[in-house]
Amino acid sequence: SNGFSEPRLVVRKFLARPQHEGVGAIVRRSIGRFELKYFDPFLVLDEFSVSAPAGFPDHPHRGFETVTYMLQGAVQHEDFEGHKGSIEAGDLQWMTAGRGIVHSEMPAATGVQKGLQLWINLSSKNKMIEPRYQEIESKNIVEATKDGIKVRVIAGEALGKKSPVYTKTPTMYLDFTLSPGAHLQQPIPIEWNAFVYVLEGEGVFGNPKNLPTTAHHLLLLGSGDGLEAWNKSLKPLRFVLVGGEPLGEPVVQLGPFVMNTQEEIDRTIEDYENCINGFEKAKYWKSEVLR
Ligand SMILES: Nc1ccc(F)c(C(=O)c2c[nH]c3ncc(Cl)cc23)c1F
Ligand SMILES: [Fe+3]
Repeated sequence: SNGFSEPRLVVRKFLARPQHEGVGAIVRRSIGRFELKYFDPFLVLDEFSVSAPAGFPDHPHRGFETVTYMLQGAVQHEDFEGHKGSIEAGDLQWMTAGRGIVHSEMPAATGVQKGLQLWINLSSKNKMIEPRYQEIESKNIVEATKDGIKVRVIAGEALGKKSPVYTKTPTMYLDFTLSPGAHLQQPIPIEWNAFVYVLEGEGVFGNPKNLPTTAHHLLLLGSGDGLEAWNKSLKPLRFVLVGGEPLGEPVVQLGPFVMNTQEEIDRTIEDYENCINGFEKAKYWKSEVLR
């Protein structure tokens, strides 16, 4: 057999087109657009591209996690607790917003800042947990190489290497670069939902007879116990493979607030407007960029 009892096939393919987001920023949204509103447990996948003075000034989050992975340039983040820093190319910020974060995410360098931001939903029992950050610099991201395959293990495990990131909602997040001619077989837990997002080059996914897929495309994978991918081109192929355990709970979302019922959303708006229940520090806080 070719290694998997049931290789996952590509069941849907989307081209993520640019749209405006934040203040003057451009994002290619694949998950989160109307054709793919929610892919349990994933709410949003944005491939963002932003140059100063555009950016994502002061805004809140509640009920989920944001995973920012920089591809080029740097983003300066700062929250209402005074937690601040810059996320440089190759760095990862895994932010568990939980009960509430208010922060800004702005370009920290000249030129175009590029990256991916993935929003992962939290289960009802975790939606109101204390916020926390897991931040890993590029040089500390777990990497492995084998047979023309390089993987940066953001979360989960690949080629025998594990990421230290603790994922409240069980998640794998793998950044693969395949040299021309390389062939990947990556196990994926059979109960998980999984997708591929192509960043550079062109790759064949699932069925070896499939046409190649190019950058800015999201491929939804069907059921099975692993992904096969081939680089049949003459250039490197780079893509992320993301998978997560579905939560199977109702989702009621109002922008950056993601809860399970409308009533909880109404209470969240009250909390945010009255600066209570996790939004206390929003009362007197403004980011540097808005001061
Ligand atoms: N609610 C809401 C409304 C508008 C926003 F722009 C945002 C937001 O901050 C982002 C949307 N995608 C992004 N990709 C990258 C980065 Cl660094 C930030 C964002 C947000 F959260
Ligand atoms: Fe944000």
